Amino acid sequence: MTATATETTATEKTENAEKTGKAEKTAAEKTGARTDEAAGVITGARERIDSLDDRIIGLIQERMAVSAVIQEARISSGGRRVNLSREMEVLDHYRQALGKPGTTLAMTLLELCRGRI
Ligand SMILES: O=C(O)C(=O)C[C@]1(C(=O)O)C=C[C@@H](O)C=C1
Repeated sequence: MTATATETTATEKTENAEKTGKAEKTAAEKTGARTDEAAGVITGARERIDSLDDRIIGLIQERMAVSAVIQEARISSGGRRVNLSREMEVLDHYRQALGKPGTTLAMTLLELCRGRI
């Protein structure tokens, strides 16, 4: 891996650490990779994961808002917050797509959307 203008090289990190007394980790130290090439791949892929996680969190927040609309409509009409038969459908949907851990994920999503029961 070649150092670009924006990157701090391992030598510069050592110099910075000497000046400030604070050690700055190299890419290899941050990623656990044993080569600069692998460290580059990991750093790039981690940026993609961070961006995907931001989108997933945004979608979860959107799901919470839509779920709140449903719950409010049901409660205002005299019904209950929770609808267990619908929850079974949601759990099954996630289990079919992701297997057993999908059920756990769906249970967490439902708790985020309607609180603990
Ligand atoms: O679909 C509904 O009836 C909802 O209230 C939404 C939702 C959900 O977030 O998926 C939330 C609470 C219910 O217990 C079931 C499902």
